[in-house]
Amino acid sequence: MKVLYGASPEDVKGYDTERLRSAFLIADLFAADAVNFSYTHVDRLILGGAMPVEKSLTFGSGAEIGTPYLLSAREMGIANLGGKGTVTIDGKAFTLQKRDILYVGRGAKEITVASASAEAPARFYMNSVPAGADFPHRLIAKAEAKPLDLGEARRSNKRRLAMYIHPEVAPSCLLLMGITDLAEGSVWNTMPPHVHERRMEAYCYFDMADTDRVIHLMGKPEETRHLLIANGDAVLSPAWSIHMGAGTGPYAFVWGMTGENQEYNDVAPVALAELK
Ligand SMILES: O=C(O)C(=O)C[C@H](O)C(=O)CO
Ligand SMILES: [Zn+2]
Repeated sequence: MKVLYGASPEDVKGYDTERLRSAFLIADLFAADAVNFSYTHVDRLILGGAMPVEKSLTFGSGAEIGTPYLLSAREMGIANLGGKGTVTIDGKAFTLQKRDILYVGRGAKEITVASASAEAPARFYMNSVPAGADFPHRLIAKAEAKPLDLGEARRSNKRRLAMYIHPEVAPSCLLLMGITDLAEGSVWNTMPPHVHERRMEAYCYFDMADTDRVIHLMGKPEETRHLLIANGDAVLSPAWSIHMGAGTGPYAFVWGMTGENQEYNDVAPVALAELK
């Protein structure tokens, strides 16, 4: 498991591109027939990617994190960003179409992922956070997510946010997870930008052409930095950091959050004029 220790806003002022990317960007999540996890010390979020192609992939050991199982004291959200696939938790199989999210409750021991077709493999993106309560495993189909229409086409930021792991849709201990889609022709996500001191966040950008990039902005409002993001890359947003981005072509992203609360609206918007 790769480990990211996070960084303070004061340190980030002096980071060059490479250092910034190694602290906040997680690339190469999806490799054929491999499971990749990154353990971050940003609210102890674990990010993962699994792309079964020719064979199924099994994980769940807690050896690397000091617990009997990976999810002995954690919950997890698994979003399918690729072709149809199955996730089997301790013998119970769930079928995930593209853009379905599976909530996996604390206590799961063995997780096996598989693709329905090697030609269109599933791409399972995972967020796991410490949990202090048990909630049942639950599949949330795309159609069950709660939509929220935001932005305006004339400001190039029209988008639909879909809440999946959320108290009003599928309860969890502290994980929140959803997917945001940009309307055709709109490029800007998360407008106006915001910070949320009580939660950290991670984005995974997907459904992008290989030649496109999202220019993702982060940092303290008065000290922003940018990261060039490719399809399938994830980026960490600590509580002190704004997060927003603009794509050079169509894109979508999975957002996941954890922290003190699950109040989606507990955010402090930042006026664009305050950004530097
Ligand atoms: O486009 C958006 O706006 C978002 O998707 C916002 C994220 O969900 C977010 O930052 C939640 O705090
Ligand atoms: Zn946010």
